Amino acid sequence: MTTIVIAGGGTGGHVFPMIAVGDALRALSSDVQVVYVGTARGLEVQLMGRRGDDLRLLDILPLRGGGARGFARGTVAAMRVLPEARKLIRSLGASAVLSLGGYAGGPVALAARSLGLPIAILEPNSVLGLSNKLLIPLVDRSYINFPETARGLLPWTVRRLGVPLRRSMERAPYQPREGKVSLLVLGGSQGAAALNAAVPLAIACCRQAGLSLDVVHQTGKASEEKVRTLYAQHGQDERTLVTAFIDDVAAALKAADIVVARSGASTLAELCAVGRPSILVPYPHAADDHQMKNARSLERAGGAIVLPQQDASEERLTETITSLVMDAPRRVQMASAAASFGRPDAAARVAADLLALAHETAGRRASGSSTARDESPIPPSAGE
Ligand SMILES: CC(=O)N[C@H]1[C@@H](OP(=O)(O)OP(=O)(O)OC[C@H]2O[C@@H](n3ccc(=O)[nH]c3=O)[C@H](O)[C@@H]2O)O[C@H](CO)[C@@H](O)[C@@H]1O
Repeated sequence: MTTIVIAGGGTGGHVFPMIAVGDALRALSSDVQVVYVGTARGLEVQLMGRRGDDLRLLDILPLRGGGARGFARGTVAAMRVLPEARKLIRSLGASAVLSLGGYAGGPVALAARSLGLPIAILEPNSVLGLSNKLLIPLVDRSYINFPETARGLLPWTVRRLGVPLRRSMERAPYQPREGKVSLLVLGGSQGAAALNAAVPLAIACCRQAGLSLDVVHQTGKASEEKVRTLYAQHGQDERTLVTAFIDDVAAALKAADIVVARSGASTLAELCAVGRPSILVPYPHAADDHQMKNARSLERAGGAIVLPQQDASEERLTETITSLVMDAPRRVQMASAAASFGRPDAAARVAADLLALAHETAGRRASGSSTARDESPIPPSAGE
């Protein structure tokens, strides 16, 4: 039995790729055991809990802020939890660790590395998160999505395989329907306050101007009632479905003609895997403005229109939605431009490479050959 540990979590943008790689590993071989490691604060508790996955929780302080101080704080926080993480990796008999960053990813990968195990990072965004950044000099593999992410990574570790997605995220050729346009609003796993405030008003304007629109609006847990009230106040609750969270996003994307969304890495990869035109309003406070970088790359390919949040007023949204509703050929073009970037097989490819890495290292260890991996730069902590 080969045990692979996948560590990280936090938001949906981290948890869904973890689930996707885990499922792909199990699909590759019945001889693989997948164990997730996260924290009680993350969405992993709900999402993996519901699936009955093997999820272990570590108590880790959040890392906040960037720069040298963030880096130093991150290192201290990771060091504190190392003994517990090493104990866990040992007791599981793990063969390799994949870190998605987040609170748990760094410490668990560091612990594995200190035990001589192969470690990998996966970064779906164009810019590396703090936790994965700390691991750069130690990793055997760096799985990335955007080419620019390779800068700063050790070139021989880089595999650009895309963002691992749930199996349901597959290409669905786009065909406009006569007289019917469905709009999907996706705020990311936590919803998007700016979209929640402006889109209902823009929809009201579009409909008052005579456009026939069906709307599904995903709001995030905190704002569902507020958004429902906003649609109702503008007489827009008919043909409008407001929901905090959509379980089957693949089906929602396939049913949509236009998607208005934030530009988290997974959302973007899903738009491309299914192939739908989008209006993207990047979250302006994402680390290193990575949502803007994510969004611009899809815009350059002709698959999306980007509205920076300061420009995403009710008027601009009305204008942009109207122009796409009126132009079915453009929607078709945008859908196929997005689809040309789709990599629905990313999860399977990451899983295959990760498993090969685990087997290769196990083989070397069994034959007694010494490698750099055996020489731990991190001394075992006292008290283990
Ligand atoms: C505010 C913030 O820090 N956002 C980050 C977070 O966003 P967030 O968690 O929103 O990330 P993404 O947009 O990448 O992914 C959201 C995931 O949740 C799923 N989903 C969403 C809504 C829903 O109702 N149902 C559902 O299943 C989506 O299909 C997708 O798989 O992680 C991303 C990936 O590292 C980053 O790019 C974002 O910048």
